[in-house]
Amino acid sequence: MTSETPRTIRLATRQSPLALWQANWVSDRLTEAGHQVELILLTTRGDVDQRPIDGASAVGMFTKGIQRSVLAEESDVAIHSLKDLPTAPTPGLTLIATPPRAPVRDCLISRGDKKLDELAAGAIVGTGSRRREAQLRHLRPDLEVRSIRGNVETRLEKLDSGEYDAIILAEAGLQRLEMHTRITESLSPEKMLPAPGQGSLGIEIRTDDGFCCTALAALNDPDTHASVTAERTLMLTLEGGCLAPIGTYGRIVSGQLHLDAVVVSRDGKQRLYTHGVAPPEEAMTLARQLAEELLQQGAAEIIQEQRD
Ligand SMILES: NCc1[nH]cc(CCC(=O)O)c1CC(=O)O
Repeated sequence: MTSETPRTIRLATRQSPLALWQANWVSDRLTEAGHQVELILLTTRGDVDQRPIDGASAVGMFTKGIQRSVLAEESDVAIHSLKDLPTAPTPGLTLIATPPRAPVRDCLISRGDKKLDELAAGAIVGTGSRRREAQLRHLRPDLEVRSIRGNVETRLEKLDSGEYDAIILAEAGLQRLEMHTRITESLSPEKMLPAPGQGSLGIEIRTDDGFCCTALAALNDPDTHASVTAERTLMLTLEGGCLAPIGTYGRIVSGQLHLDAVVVSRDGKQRLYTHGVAPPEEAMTLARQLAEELLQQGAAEIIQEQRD
């Protein structure tokens, strides 16, 4: 079969409602373009293992199983939430497209509709992310941060059952699942910087698959691509990994790429911040510059502290 022979494109996805929404979105775009599409539903280690996300074993826990299926040619396209996809490249696969981004922010969902500033001292806030934990502690050291796992629906159920007073989630997931009415407060980037790639999809294909390269490249959004390239390069340069307390937000304003980044100690006491602007085609250079600035401010010690 030559690379240009039309064939059914097999999309590999997890089965959470959010993952299925994302896979169906890709499927609809390909179908509109005249392609035949089939969904391959997979279960990853991250779906099965409900222990708190911790340590090196968590890297790629939602994405490796999907990638393996594509590499084994049991499917053709891996569809991820980009923020779950490790920044280090995977041999044999190419990140071919990052489609238009959903809202990038994190948000607070609380019982009794209390904003972050209004939560009582000692209120229990659920998050599984060290990035969110650190930034939360920086803003409100008097709150009690507790681990939470499970997909978006499960976390909302745990909030509603009274196990937590509030939780923090990505706005993107809530919007896609049409649950954005649950949002109590959208957290501005000044309060909380999102994870690299948050709100974006990451679409991977086999590097040598010319047919899928053409079909899927059409779904790429250049502004999103420049923004997330900067965010992921910053993360990679800081050797952060998905557990690092690093928040970063790239966006295009009047044709220029703006990039913000923080590194925050787990107790929230130290917060290193930097910001820069460059043309979008210099996304990687800008990201490396900002990473360098954070390292000069002492980022390596804070990131190392998290690994211990
Ligand atoms: N596995 C966590 C995860 N991965 C992607 C999203 C939300 C969608 C996104 O940020 O793209 C979530 C849930 C959350 O953080 O609330």
